[in-house]
Amino acid sequence: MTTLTSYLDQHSTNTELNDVITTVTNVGKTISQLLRKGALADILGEAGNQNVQGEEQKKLDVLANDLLLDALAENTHCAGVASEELDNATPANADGSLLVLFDPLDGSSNIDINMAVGTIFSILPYQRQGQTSENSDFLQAGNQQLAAGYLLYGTSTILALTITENVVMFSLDPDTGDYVLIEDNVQIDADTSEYAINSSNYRYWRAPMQQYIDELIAGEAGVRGRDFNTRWVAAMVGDVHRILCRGGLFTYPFDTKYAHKAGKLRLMYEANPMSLLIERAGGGATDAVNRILDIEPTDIHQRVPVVLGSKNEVDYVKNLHVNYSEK
Ligand SMILES: O=P(O)(O)OC[C@H]1O[C@](O)(COP(=O)(O)O)[C@@H](O)[C@@H]1O
Ligand SMILES: [Mg+2]
Ligand SMILES: [Mg+2]
Repeated sequence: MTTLTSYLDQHSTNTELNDVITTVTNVGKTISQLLRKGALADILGEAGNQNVQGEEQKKLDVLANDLLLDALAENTHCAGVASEELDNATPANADGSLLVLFDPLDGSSNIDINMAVGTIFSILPYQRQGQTSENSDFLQAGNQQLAAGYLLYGTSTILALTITENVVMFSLDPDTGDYVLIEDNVQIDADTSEYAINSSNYRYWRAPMQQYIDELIAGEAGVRGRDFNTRWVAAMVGDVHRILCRGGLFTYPFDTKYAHKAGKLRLMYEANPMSLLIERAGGGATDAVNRILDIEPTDIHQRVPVVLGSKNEVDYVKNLHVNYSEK
């Protein structure tokens, strides 16, 4: 049996990175326990405030954020944290060599209905050791990530992680509290007939995305010549996990629903860590034009269109966008 601790010892000589991953995944155990108790732990419902993005915060959004923040503040290797739920990055220990970014609770609309939610994290190098970290220190492209992963709190709690060229998965053993290795080299098939999108936004999409979904819905009778199936967890972490398990395409594309957003998902807390996992598992991840991991961020809370999953299908969507220009 390989536990997370023994895996990190065997595969990474960066003990500081290993220590920070251990801190994050230990918080995941606490969140997992709280979710098991649900209403009995008084974790459901609204917190009564909005985050920096103007979204209503759930109690668990706040709780998960605070748990991660407190734990990482104690970790001497963590120089600062940036979270979807906080206006600005929070400095931690100036001598630390690592920056941690997270979506503490992904899939907030699933919390109160007892459906899958998760925690997504990304770890970047800190370049100014000895000085207090600021927002600008976090503005690094996703290709700089030293590690990325997610915790999926589903029927069991799963950790997906990449610190080497491989993507690995662990299952949390509730009896021992250990993360136990269950997959040591996750690979995604290049082809798929399954896709995930919130189609209620159809009228806000660009023409190539509308065309793409029209083609999938036409199925056997259309240009694709085969039927496609839809799945939508309403938590990116759940949709990405399904894709790592059996392939598929996930997209939250560019839309004009809200003028100030290029899409719903956040580059630093969602798109970058998920793109690293997907690419290392052999898939593709794009904003429909550019590789997500090569986007140079200008704001820690920036949004980005996301198309990721089985390589050939992602390339198909990209090709549809090649000659598209905004009218
Ligand atoms: O409610 P919609 O528009 O279908 O959006 C669902 C998407 O929003 C998200 O829940 C956003 O994440 P948060 O819950 O962290 O805000 C994604 O996980 C998911 O893919
Ligand atoms: Mg999220
Ligand atoms: Mg969230």
